[in-house]
Amino acid sequence: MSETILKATNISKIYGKHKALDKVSIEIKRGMIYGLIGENGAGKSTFIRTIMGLITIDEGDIELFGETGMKGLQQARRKMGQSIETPALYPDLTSRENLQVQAANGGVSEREIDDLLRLMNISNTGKKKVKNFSLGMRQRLAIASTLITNPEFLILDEPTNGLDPSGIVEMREIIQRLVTERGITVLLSSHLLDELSQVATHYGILHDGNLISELSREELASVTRQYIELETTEVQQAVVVLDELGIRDYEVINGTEINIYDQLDDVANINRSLVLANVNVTRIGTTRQKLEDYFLQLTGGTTHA
Ligand SMILES: Nc1ncnc2c1ncn2[C@@H]1O[C@H](COP(=O)(O)OP(=O)(O)OP(=O)(O)O)[C@@H](O)[C@H]1O
Repeated sequence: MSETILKATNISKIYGKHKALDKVSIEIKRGMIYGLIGENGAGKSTFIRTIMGLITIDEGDIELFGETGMKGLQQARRKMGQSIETPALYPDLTSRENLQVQAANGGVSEREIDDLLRLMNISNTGKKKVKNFSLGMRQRLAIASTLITNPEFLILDEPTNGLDPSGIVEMREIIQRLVTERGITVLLSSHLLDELSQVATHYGILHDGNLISELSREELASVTRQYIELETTEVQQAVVVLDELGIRDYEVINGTEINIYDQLDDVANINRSLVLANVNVTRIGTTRQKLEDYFLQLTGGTTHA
């Protein structure tokens, strides 16, 4: 069992009469990329800020790197990096100069700075000043500057916010690299489940201050898995054909619909077999439940993520 980096137990935070967090428990183990998902106001930033020690909690316990209590947490937080606000970047300096300023007291070598610039895909920005950077470049530089202290645990609040689709993909790749190349454990947040899909290893869904669901990447893939949607007026005969084809993993949805989770590459063959058996196929094709639909289903579909 790998080491627990963060254990938050029954954390509550109350603003006036409003419970921004209501007994939220989250455990993050070394090597995880934990994605905290929730619509605006769900409590993501509040949770992150309590972990950072920026706001106090009204109830619950926080354990970081096995440490608890004010003093212990203060020490443990030295192993953490965070990029939760517009970072203090110097607009008139280049990316390298910015990192040099950050590194000034830390004994960080030029080689390490080179490595950080490469890791964040900003090694080719040369003499360009930060004020002329795109949002994505600025965000990547901000992450690079938090890595100067060599954190073991990194917290990123909405790292994909405001980025265009290619910027989102790039950010995902970089986060992945932090884990594979540096072994950093990551907690990040987003209001869009889709944006963190493929990168997070675990997901926690926050809604109105409650953690309403927690699932692994594999579990998420299975609830939103791809399947063949078959529409027919003869469900019973269709089932006989599916059995003959050796298909076991299917679900009869209603009198006209069957979802097939097996032999996804064989739609044409399934269709042919059905037609040959005189089954009237009105529609057949592969489909996938969209992540955002799944999210809305979980949160009651009243709000948009
Ligand atoms: N300092 C504060 N005083 C009063 N209420 C607050 C304060 N900070 C947050 N809240 C409230 O707590 C709830 C959770 O806010 P939080 O910022 O954690 O949500 P979020 O999920 O991070 O959303 P966003 O993506 O908009 O930042 C919201 O209803 C918000 O209005």
